Amino acid sequence: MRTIRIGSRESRLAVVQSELVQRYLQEQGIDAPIITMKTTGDKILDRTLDQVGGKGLFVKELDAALLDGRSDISVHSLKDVPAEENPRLPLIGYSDREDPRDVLVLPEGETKLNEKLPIGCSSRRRVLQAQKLYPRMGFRSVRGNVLTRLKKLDDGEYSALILAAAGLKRLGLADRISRYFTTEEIIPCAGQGVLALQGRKGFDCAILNGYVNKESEIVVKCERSFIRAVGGECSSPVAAHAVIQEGELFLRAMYSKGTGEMGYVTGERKGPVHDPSGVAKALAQQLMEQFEQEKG
Ligand SMILES: NCc1[nH]cc(CCC(=O)O)c1CC(=O)O
Repeated sequence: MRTIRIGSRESRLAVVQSELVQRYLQEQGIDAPIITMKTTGDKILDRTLDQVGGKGLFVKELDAALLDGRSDISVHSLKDVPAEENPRLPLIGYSDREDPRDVLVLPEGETKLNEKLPIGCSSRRRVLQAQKLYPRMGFRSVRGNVLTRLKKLDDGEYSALILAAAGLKRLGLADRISRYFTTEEIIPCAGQGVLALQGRKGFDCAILNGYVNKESEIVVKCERSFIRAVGGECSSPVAAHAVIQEGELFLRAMYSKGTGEMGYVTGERKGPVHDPSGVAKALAQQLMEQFEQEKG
C-alpha cells in the first residue's frame, strides 16, 4: 500500500483540515498518517503577525519536513501561505472553497455588542473594513488559534470577534456565528476558505486529482496574484476575493499602503477566466493609482 504522510500544524482546525485530505486518500486505498508540528508562528503569541515576521512563520517547519522527507505533502489554510511561493515546494492543488465570508461572533449567551469592550481581530484588513460598519467600537488584536480566541471572548476580554466562517464551520461551531458579513462589507483575505496542498517538486500528485478543485485554483491564483502585484502581505491591509460568474472572472479587492492609517481604496474588475493574473494585475495597477490620487 502506498503511504503519503501529511504534514500539518497542530491546531484543532489544522488537524480537522488535514483529516479532510486524509479521508480522501484513505478512500483511494492510500495510507495517510498525519504528522503534526508546532510552527514558530504558533509559539509566538504575544505579538501581532506583522511583528513576528509574517505568514512564513506558519509554514517554516512544515516546509522543512517536506524538504527532509519527514512528510510528503502539507495541508495548509491557503490564507496562511505567503504569496511568494517556494519553487522547490509548489502548491499542487486546492480544495473546494468553504464559505469565504468573515463573520461576527458574540460571547456565549450575548445578543448585542458591549460598547465598553473592544472587538477582537488581528488583521488590519478586518479592522479597517469593520470600523466602517462599527464606527463607535474599539478594536484590539487577538492572537492564538480559533479555539483560544473563542475562550478569550467568552472570558469577557472582547465584545466580539471577527473570524472566518470557514474555520468555525470546519470546527463544527457554525452556531457561534452571530452575523455574516457580505464579501462587499468585508472583502475576505486572499485564499480564505480554501485549503492548499503542497509537495516537493516532482511529487507524483495524480492521486489528488479527484480531490482538488480547478475553479478554486483559478480564483485563488487571481487573488494571490493581486496580493503579489501590490506587494502586500500580512501587515498591509490588502484583500482580494474572486468568483467565476457566468463564465467570467470577477475580482473585488482592497488596497492600502503601510498599515492603513491613510485609509484604503476598493475596486472590482471582470476578465477572462483563462487570465487570472492579468485581471489581478490590472486591478492592482488601478487601485494603486487610485490610492495615490485620493490618499497620496
Ligand atoms: N490564521 C487564522 C486562520 N487561518 C485560516 C482560517 C480559517 C480557515 C480558512 O480561511 O480556510 C483562520 C481563522 C480565521 O481567520 O478566523
